[in-house]
Amino acid sequence: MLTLSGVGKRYPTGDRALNEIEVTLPKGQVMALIGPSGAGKSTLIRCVNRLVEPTEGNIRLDDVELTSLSGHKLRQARRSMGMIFQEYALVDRLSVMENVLSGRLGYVGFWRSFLRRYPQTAVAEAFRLLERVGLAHAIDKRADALSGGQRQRVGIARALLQSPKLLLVDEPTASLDPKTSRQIMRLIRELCAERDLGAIINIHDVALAKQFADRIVGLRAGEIVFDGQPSELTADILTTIYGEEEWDTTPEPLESDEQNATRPASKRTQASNVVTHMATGGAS
Ligand SMILES: Nc1ncnc2c1ncn2[C@@H]1O[C@H](COP(=O)(O)OP(=O)(O)OP(=O)(O)O)[C@@H](O)[C@H]1O
Repeated sequence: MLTLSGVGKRYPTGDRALNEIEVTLPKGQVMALIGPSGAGKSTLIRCVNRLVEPTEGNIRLDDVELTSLSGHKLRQARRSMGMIFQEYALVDRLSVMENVLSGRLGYVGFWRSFLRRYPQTAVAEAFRLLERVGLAHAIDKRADALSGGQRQRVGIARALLQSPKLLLVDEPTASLDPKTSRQIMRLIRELCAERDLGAIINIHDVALAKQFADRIVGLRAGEIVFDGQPSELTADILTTIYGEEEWDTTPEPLESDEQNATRPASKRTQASNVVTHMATGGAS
């Protein structure tokens, strides 16, 4: 379980990115973090693994207070948090298997990792994970020969090879097409359920967040302005998070009205009140 109490961050430039953040993430819960650009989503995720130093508050992962750690203890704690990135952060010239094994870098000694001699158990586990994410056929391929969706699957397998207690996921679908985005979100969700892993997913696509998260936290100007179930995320709440926008809009007809009118009534395009514009990242 992860608990953030009174967490704040002021950058040296004077920008206040987070203010009085209170969040508890139980084991196995998938939490989507939404909010406009600059709301503090990346800062919050990075405060948890201390890539960014929080300036106030406490962050506990199980019984470890993360904010006071340094050196070896900090490295050890970071291993218990798997990070999945928007741009995958793979080494292009290395194979899929080698990229996944790099998830063990914090575990094996320097010379062993330099010579890429990983223990057989790690190789076997990497193979199992690659099978699970649907890439068993591609273990020898170079990372730069993969599609975006495949690269993200490698990123997911690499994060899991660390045997993390928690996943920190930063815009995992930002560079992917809509179908691949759903597949990746579904995979993350399934893996969290299988391993009882909590996840914080920073995501701009509200429709994806609603579909695949157990809980949604909305940030605005560094403060939590919504924390609830996906079903509670109404147009009014989206306005609170992102600012004024017509969230419930009627989509344009697919064809011109004239064409539509000449079709049999049963085949005419029907206007319906579906929530669109939900994938926008900001109020503008
Ligand atoms: N390294 C930094 N130095 C100074 N200010 C920063 C730094 N990183 C972020 N900020 C500021 O902190 C605030 C929050 O930024 P952050 O990147 O966390 O927002 P975000 O919600 O992740 O935005 P986006 O969705 O665009 O990635 C912004 O005002 C930003 O300008």
